[in-house]
Amino acid sequence: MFKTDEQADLLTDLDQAMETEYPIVEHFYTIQGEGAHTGRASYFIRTAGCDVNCWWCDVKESWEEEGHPKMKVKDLVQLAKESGAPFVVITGGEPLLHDLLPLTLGLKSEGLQVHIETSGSSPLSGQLDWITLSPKRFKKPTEEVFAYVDELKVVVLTNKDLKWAEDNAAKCPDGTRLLLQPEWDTPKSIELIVDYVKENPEWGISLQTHKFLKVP
Ligand SMILES: C[S@@+](CC[C@H](N)C(=O)[O-])C[C@H]1O[C@@H](n2cnc3c(N)ncnc32)[C@H](O)[C@@H]1O
Ligand SMILES: Nc1nc2[nH]cc(C(=O)O)c2c(=O)[nH]1
Ligand code: SF4
Ligand SMILES: [Mg+2]
Repeated sequence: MFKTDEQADLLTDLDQAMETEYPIVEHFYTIQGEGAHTGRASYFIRTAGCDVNCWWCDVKESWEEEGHPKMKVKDLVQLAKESGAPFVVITGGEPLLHDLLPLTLGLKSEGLQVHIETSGSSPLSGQLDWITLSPKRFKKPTEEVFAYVDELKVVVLTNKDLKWAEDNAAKCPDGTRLLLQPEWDTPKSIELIVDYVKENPEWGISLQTHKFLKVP
């Protein structure tokens, strides 16, 4: 759990948080397809804007903030609440390009658990119940994020990414879930990961199951 109590004190007025706006690519009720919470119903909020530019990114349409409508926290909270989802996943784009305190305060005020998918390359913000860090060499994570990581999920294309995964794992707290995820369009990475996990059983495999299930 990442708590920013000092920040929370500054934003005591929940009404103010509810009026805050974020550029949103899409929001949808679906099944968490990846990582430790795979298979669980969850509401996704995808913020616009990313400055990491992974060449293999599967949501390049999220990179530019411009052209995406702004939505108020109160409307996002209501949609998530009405969906019946037990938790919300904030993703992007790179969600940490935005101050997530107002959005997470709003969601938590309605009893929703809040998860984040992040590259960790911008400062951590918000009240978060589960942090999935997917570090990228293109723009490295900040050193401060590692202390709060619940799950490390590294996208693998080649052997170089396995070394990158180990380097990042060394900075995470004991007990962090360690997962390797094949890059979707690089089938040979699967063989690499399977062999690696058999040799290094502290690691597990994360697949993008929503792409098999054909859900968003
Ligand atoms: C689209 S990113 C958005 C959140 C954040 N920018 C990040 O990279 O963690 C969501 C997740 O999808 C992963 N991802 C993106 N493109 C992928 C691909 N082509 N194959 C496998 N995983 C991918 C990312 O590493 C990340 O874990
Ligand atoms: N179903 C589903 N699960 C996901 N897990 C992480 C996703 C993401 O794009 O952050 C994602 C996504 O886009 N859809
Ligand atoms: S950091 Fe995330 S959203 Fe940004 S380019 Fe990489 S995978 Fe895509
Ligand atoms: Mg995705």
